[in-house]
Parts: sequence; C-alpha cells; structure tokens
Amino acid sequence: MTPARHGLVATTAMIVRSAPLPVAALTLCTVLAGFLPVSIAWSLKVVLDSVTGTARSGHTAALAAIGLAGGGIAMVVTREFAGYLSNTIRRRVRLDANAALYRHLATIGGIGLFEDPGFQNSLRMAGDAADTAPSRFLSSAVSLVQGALQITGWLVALLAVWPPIVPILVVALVPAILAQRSLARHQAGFAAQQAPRTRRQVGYRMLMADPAVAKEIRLFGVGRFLRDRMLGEIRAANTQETALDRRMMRVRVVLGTLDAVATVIAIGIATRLALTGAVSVGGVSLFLGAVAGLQGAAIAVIDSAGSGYAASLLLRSLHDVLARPSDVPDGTRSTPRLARSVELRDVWFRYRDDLPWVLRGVSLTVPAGATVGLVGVNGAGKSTLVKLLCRLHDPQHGQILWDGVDVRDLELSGLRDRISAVFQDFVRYDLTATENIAVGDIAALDDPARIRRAAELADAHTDLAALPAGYRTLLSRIFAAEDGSGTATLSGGQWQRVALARAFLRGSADLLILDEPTAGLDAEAEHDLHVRLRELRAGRTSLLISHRMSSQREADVILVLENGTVAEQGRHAELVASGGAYARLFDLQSRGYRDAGADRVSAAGATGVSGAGGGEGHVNSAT
Ligand SMILES: Nc1ncnc2c1ncn2[C@@H]1O[C@H](COP(=O)(O)OP(=O)(O)OP(=O)(O)O)[C@@H](O)[C@H]1O
Repeated sequence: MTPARHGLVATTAMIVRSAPLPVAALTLCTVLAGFLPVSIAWSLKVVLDSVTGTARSGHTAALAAIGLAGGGIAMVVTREFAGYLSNTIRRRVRLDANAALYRHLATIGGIGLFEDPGFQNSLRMAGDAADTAPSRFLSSAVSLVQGALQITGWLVALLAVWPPIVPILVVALVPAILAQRSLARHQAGFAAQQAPRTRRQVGYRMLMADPAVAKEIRLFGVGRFLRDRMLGEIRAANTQETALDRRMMRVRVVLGTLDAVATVIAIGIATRLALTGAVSVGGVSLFLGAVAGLQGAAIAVIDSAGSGYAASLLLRSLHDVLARPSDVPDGTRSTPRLARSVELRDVWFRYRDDLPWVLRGVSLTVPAGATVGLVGVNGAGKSTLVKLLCRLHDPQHGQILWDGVDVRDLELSGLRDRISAVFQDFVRYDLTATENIAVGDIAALDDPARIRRAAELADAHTDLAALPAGYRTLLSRIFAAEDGSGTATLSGGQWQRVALARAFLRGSADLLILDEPTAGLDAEAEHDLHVRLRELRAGRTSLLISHRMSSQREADVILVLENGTVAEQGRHAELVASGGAYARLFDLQSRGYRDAGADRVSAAGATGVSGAGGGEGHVNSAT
C-alpha cells in the first residue's frame, strides 16, 4: 500500500473509531443529500409536465408538488443535521488525534528524535494535522461522496431527457479534474515547505516576547536583528504564497471559463429542443437544472478531491510521526534496587553520524552507595554521559550495565524510577511552586507535607513559603491573571533550589545525579547544600558533576573525563598528588582563590580591615 493510501485508510479508521454513530448517521445524510436535488428537479419536471403537457392531471401535479415541497424540507433538514454531525465528529476526532499524537510521543523514550530538525518539522505538521486535517478530510469525503451521487443522479436524468449531452459533459470535466489535482499537489508541497519557515518565525517571535530574553535584547540592541529575521521569514512565506495564489487564480479562471462555455452550449441545446418540441417543458426545466446541478456537483467533487488530497498529505505527517518507533527501544526486565554498581563498558557515543565522537570508549564504575565525582573541561562530555545513564540516548558501541544487566534490557519506566537528577539545564515550568517540585514525583502533588520536606532539604522552603500565595504561587506570567496577581518571579539561585527539591522528592531513587547543582547558589548556600547533600547521599549512589573542585573533595572516587575517555580516576588527594589534568585544573582554581584572598588581605591591610580570607582558607583546607 502506498503511504498516501495508507494515510487515507488510517485516517478513515481513526474517524470511524472516534465517532462510529455520528459517522453512520452522516453517511446516511450524505446519501440522502446526494439524491435529493435530482428528485426535487424530477418532481418539478412532473409538476410542469402535468400542468402544460397533453395529458394534464391536477392530481399528479398535486402529488408531485407535495414531493417537491417535501424534498425541499428534507434537503434543509439533512443539510443542517449533517452540519451538526460533522461538527460533532470534528470535535471528537480532534481530541482523539491529539491524544494519539501525544500518547505516541510519550512512548518515544529518548530525546534524539526531538533534537532532530526533520522530526521537529514533522511534529509541527503533525500537530497542525491533528487539529485540522481529519475534519478537512471528513468534509472533503462527504462532499466527494455527495457530489459523486449527485453526478450519477444528474447523468441518469440527462440520459432520460437527451442522451447525447452526457458524453459532451463528461469530456468537459476531464481537464478540470487534472488541473485541480495538480493544484492540490502544489498546495501540499507548499505546506511542507512552510513548516520549517513557520518554526523559525515562531521561534523568533517567542524570543522577542520572552521576558527572560528581554534584558539582553534591550542591552545588546538585537531587537531589530531578530525582528528582521522574523519579518524575512514572513516575506519569504508571502512570496511563495503569492506564487501559489497566482497559479490557483489562473487555473480557476480557465476552469470558470470552460464552465461558462458549457452552460451557454447547454442553454442553446435546451432552447433548440424546446423549439423543435423534442422535449417537454418539464424536460427542458430538468435539462437546465441537470446541467447546472452537474456543473455544481462536478466543481464540488473536484474541489473536495483536491482539498481531501491536500488533507491526506498533511495527515501523512501525522501518521509518519505515529509510526515512528522510539529511538530508545523499551526493555522488558524490571529494574532491581541497585546492589552492586552502574558500569559503563567501552562506551562510544556521538550525537549524529556526521558529528565527532563525544565519548570514545569510556569505561567506568559507579559502585552502589558511593559518591562519584565527574570533572572535565567544558564540552568534555559530562552531561552527555548523564543522558546515556538515564537512557535518553543509547551509545553506538559498548554497554551500560545496572548491576550487570544491560540497561537496554530494562523497562525504561522502571529504570527511570530508580534515578533522580538535577540537570544542568533544568526546566522552569510555568506552574505553581508546588507543581514545580511535584514534577519530580507527580504522585506527591496532593501531599503538601512531602513537597515541603523536599523544599526544606533543598533550602527552598523559606523563600517559597514567603511567596504571595505560598506554595500555590504561580511561578509564571504566561498563565497568570492579567494583573499578575498570585504570581512571582524567582531568582536564578531560588530556581536552582526548586530544581533540587524536585530531585529530592524522589527519595526512593537509587542513583542521584547532580549536574552542576550549585552553579547558581551563593557561597553560603553552596556550602550548606554540600553539607546537606553529603547527609542525603549517605548510603545512596550519587554522581556529582561540578566545576567547583572543592565540592568534589568528599567523593569516594573522582573521574576525569578528557578527550572522550576517563583520563584519570582516584580520590581527591591522590589525583592532586599525581600532578595530572585534575591537579592542573585544581591548581588553576585554587590560584584564583589565593589571588583573590591575597587581594583582600592587602586591601584589608591598606584600610585596616581584618578578618578577610575565606576563599584562601577554603583552598588551603582543600589542599
Ligand atoms: N544535542 C546535541 N547535539 C549535538 N551535539 C551535542 C549535543 N549536546 C552536546 N553536544 C556536543 O557534545 C559535546 C559534549 O557536550 P556536553 O554537554 O556533554 O559537555 P559537558 O562536559 O557537560 O560540558 P559543560 O562543562 O560545558 O557542561 C560538546 O561538544 C557539545 O557540543
């Protein structure tokens, strides 16, 4: 089956599944609406022939007139009921299509697909398709079937009145069908081309409206640059849209002209038939009605075939996304409590085949219950390693073993239940303070005591309790009331504590990953937090990534990542003594503190202030 046909079948199935009864009723209405115009025209013919023909009959005329009126009423009722049914189906399908899309996205276990621009485009089109395409497809299908039935009815009627007109009209329809098909292809191609452009345009628009970006835009004066980029995208889209409009206009003018010519010919023929008496008055009325009706139905069929085709192409992106397998296939085994170790064995990873390797044969062990520090220069691959541990990506070569079991064999949800993490780029959700913490374990949403305990551990409680609505305060302006009441803006460090509370909420997690957890904290808060982390990590397995070497001193083992491999490992004192990369980095950092300390001492000497030198003491004790 071709992808397009597969899309049609899948979409039809989706529509029928979403609203079986309304679809059945709509089918009935569609069939009725297909035959009603012809039967009304036929009733009119009978009325006219009954009052003007040779065999005049008031009784037949009255019966036909009743049929005419009944047909008219039935047409109005059918049309309105069909409209109601279509809207009902549209609403249900939109809900179901979105549910299917987002349910499927949740089955994609990794983040690689989300980082792929091609997938982002498909996703954008699939989102649009889920909202609008099934209903467009449905209304096209309804008009198509209705139009086809009407065409059949009118052709039968014309055959009864004057058969030679039938082949003439059929031939006249062929160019119109071909032209409309080509237009539909262009429309669908246009939609595909626009997707990346719209994505960029929305991206620039969001940047310019984002309060977090507003300060840099103003300070660096890049508003115009971003605006020009956005307007450039709109201009390019406009140019393409205008070209498409022109093409459509040309085709429609030609089709309209053909239509007018066919009407003139039909009127000429009808006049001649009436004058020669070959056809009755009722026959002429039916003939003219049939020609006009046939043209209307043909245009409806051609238009709906075109828009149905365009909708089916758009729907293909939805079905493509729905058919995408997870980049990180789920395993089947449950994840036991970590008893021995998490081990990386000769792990190689790169983000794409055309990008350099980030990890080149990393082998390391995180023993259960141990605190492991991970250090390395910017871009060394520390966060990448964290993503692999959480199975957000799978390595191209090598294995990650959880108590000796390859994590690829473990059920993803079970594995992730055993891991808690503060990512370097943690998320600031546009939700309340409670909800922001509950993200760590959504089951705790209605358990204020647990939320508070996690906040206390992260030293966030005092700040959150003091917010205008306490923990119920919305940490967002997006969903806020117009006057902004009940909302608050947290500082960077306060957000970091919220992210920590989120991680601490998962008290049962075996492996705690902290990727630069204190980067935004002040010195005192950082110190307090490290003391608390030490207590928290006791007995638990943890991996701590931090550029502050002093925070790594307590680690049971420190791993130094360099050039994609573990270059050194050992305890802090051993690594400092070995004089390798760790010692060099540590020395550089200590020198910074020593210099700052010396500056403060000399400044204190100059001004007579005493008691400075916290940084120096810190480094001395470290060394
Ligand atoms: N999603 C991605 N797609 C492609 N390349 C990526 C992606 N994320 C990271 N990289 C690249 O992988 C390399 C390692 O990045 P990673 O974030 O793991 O480093 P890091 O050691 O955590 O750095 P830092 O100390 O700056 O946080 C970098 O060269 C980076 O450009």
